[in-house]
Amino acid sequence: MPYDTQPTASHFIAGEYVEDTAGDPIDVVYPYTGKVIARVHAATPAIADRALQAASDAQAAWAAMTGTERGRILRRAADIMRERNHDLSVLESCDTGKPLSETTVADATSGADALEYFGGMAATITGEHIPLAGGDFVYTRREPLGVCVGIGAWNYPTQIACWKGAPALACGNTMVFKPSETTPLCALKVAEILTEAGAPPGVYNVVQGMGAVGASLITDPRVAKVSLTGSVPTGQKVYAAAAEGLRNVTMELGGKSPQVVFDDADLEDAVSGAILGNFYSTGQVCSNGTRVFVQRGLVDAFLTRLTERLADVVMGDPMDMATNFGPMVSARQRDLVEACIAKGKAAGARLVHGGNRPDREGFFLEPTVFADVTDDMALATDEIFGPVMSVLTFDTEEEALRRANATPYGLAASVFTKDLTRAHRMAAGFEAGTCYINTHNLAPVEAPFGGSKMSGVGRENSKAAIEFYTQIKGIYVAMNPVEAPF
Ligand SMILES: NC(=O)C1=CN([C@@H]2O[C@H](COP(=O)(O)OP(=O)(O)OC[C@H]3O[C@@H](n4cnc5c(N)ncnc54)[C@H](O)[C@@H]3O)[C@@H](O)[C@H]2O)C=CC1
Repeated sequence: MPYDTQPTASHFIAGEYVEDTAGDPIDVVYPYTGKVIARVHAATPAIADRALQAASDAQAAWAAMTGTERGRILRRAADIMRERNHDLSVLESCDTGKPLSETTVADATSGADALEYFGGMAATITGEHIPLAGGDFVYTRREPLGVCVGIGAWNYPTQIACWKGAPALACGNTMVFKPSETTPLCALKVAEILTEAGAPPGVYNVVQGMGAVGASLITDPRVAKVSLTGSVPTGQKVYAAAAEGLRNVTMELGGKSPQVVFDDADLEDAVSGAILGNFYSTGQVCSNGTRVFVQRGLVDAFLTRLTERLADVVMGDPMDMATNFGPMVSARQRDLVEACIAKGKAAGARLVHGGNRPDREGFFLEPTVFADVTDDMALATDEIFGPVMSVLTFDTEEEALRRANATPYGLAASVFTKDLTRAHRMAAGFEAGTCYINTHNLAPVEAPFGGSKMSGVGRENSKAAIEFYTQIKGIYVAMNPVEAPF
């Protein structure tokens, strides 16, 4: 490995790296080679306690700073992230296996966007004045929640650390962030940069560990909120654990999102959307549109053009800027996805492209397309979280919408059509938190992102995120003598 990926220490607490080798070792494996490139240790109870105490100790003073002051620090951190984009992108590629051509434009840059956006917003987070009869009034204060716990998935380690940290900190909260044990490296850099930008010690802390460490953080009495990005089963556990203390939650969970392509769609755009929504990050994206419903008249043309475009896949060394398709994050994840492909074949779906593990080093799996998929097949019901697209055929708009919504998930949905009114009808009808017209999978910080139904609670990004990192205090001000019954 030509890059120095071993962090200074496993955890970042109160403004500095902290080690405790008594914690279980976690090996970081580079998905391109299968080799161990770093080792960190899971947080012991003493480390978790130290991080929570640091966040707790720092919170009141951080909240007492003006929004302008907090925002300046976040915006400075955004600038540092952009200056170091190359190194941060290399680290993201080492952690996840995603190609550098992708991480250079989608990870530290997206994290910097969040820091800049919420940094800019920090000073605008205010209450309101509510006039009442007789000159009385109420004013509200929008106050931070306190110590927030962030728990991340492995597919976007830098982005998730920032999407949670930036709004939390902008609102005057402090954070203890636990990255996924599969990708523990990038969040440490986010903590380092925030500190360098002027965040006081304890404002943003990182501790490593498996699920058990995450679970231990949630129920700590010092914690006011937990924000998780992860799978639905983990979300159910975390939500239930948070309920014990009636803690606030944000849950960014999994999906099985539909893309609906009508006969009148621009074929090239529809194919591009399906590629973005199934093969970007080797298919390891929560909002992927893995059920591609194509209207009967366009199915053959769609599959032909898709197959042609898949000839342009460059699978290989993530550090080569020509590579546009990397390995999967881990051998385990590849095995899980391979099992889904085998199930699809056994169920009788028509394999149109890929389906195999290439004979090479690294956790690669070919981009895979199934056609003639029916709604009852596991291909169409289960979140696969890998490069597997299922194409389903439909006839009418009513049918497409009904079938698109026939899932317990509700993260994203897209429609491809040139018919303006149909596009908006479909968008209104989708049971999903994040919808697209004639594209799929874009997640700019200005737009709310999150799921309905089993895909989540709350929203990240945009002004909406502020709702989930603050609470409103109403203050009644009497301007008249107090009237009492006796
Ligand atoms: N909606 C969204 O924004 C996104 C959702 N995801 C979802 O994440 C999943 C893939 O990521 P994974 O890391 O495999 O998910 P996962 O659910 O296995 O783990 C997520 C995180 O939760 C922690 N965790 C596990 N059990 C826990 C417990 N009992 N208490 C507290 N923390 C616990 C893990 O250590 C990890 O940090 C997919 O289902 C995907 O759809 C991924 C990216 C974005």
